[in-house]
Amino acid sequence: MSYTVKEIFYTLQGEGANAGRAAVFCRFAGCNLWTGREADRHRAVCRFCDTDFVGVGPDGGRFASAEALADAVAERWAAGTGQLPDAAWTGGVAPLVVCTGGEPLLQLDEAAVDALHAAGFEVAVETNGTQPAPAGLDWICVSPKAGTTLAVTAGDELKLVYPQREAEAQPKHFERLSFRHFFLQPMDGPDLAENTRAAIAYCLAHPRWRLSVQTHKVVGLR
Ligand SMILES: C[S@@+](CC[C@H](N)C(=O)[O-])C[C@H]1O[C@@H](n2cnc3c(N)ncnc32)[C@H](O)[C@@H]1O
Ligand SMILES: Nc1nc2[nH]cc(C(=O)O)c2c(=O)[nH]1
Ligand code: SF4
Ligand SMILES: [Mg+2]
Repeated sequence: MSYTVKEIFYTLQGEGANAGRAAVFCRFAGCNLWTGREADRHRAVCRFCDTDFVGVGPDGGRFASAEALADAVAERWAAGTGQLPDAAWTGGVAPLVVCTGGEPLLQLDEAAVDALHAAGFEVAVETNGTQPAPAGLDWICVSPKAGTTLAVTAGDELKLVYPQREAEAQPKHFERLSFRHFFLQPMDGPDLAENTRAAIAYCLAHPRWRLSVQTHKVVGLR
């Protein structure tokens, strides 16, 4: 298996229950719910995406093996922290890689998860949940999209971009699934302020749901 990666960078996780935690982000190229071309956005299944995941950027690459991918991720951790991730890590806060995209589960397979573990990382994924997940993931964040069917119905956090007007994408549709945390993340775009007010109101009325602010955008992190 080879891997096409848009960008790999070191930053703080901006969203969800791990917000504020240092991590290498590995953004895989391509998605099954949008081509990534602006001309296609109006007819995509997922139309509110805030991310450029097309092709290979200056901080990305094509990797011929899981080991080559893990080496590139470890190199970014070392560049950011001054230390290689400890492959013999046994406690405390582990080096973290967040696999995102695009849709990471189109490419992230068990060989890649194993290689990232061997390099010393805890492996998290940000997924739209439409593709089955490989074994061994340490953290699964599913962000469901209207018009799709979930293949991943259990995990660590369910992070719903809010509001989505379609009936099948309402929060109550997901709250009985097997996740530890349930977040509403205000939809970024022209209506962010209004969407944030609506998400706050929903969380106040339904305390099972917590607010996920995209903190990296607030503080100017990548
Ligand atoms: C760019 S996606 C990549 C991972 C995966 N394809 C997914 O959708 O979960 C990363 C996260 O950003 C969220 N997101 C995308 N566009 C957004 C927007 N306009 N406002 C808020 N969150 C957004 C997604 O729902 C997901 O939780
Ligand atoms: N800092 C930061 N945190 C993030 N959490 C999820 C992101 C994503 O695009 O998947 C993201 C991102 O792009 N940057
Ligand atoms: S599923 Fe994720 S990567 Fe794909 S278009 Fe939607 S938000 Fe963007
Ligand atoms: Mg992002």
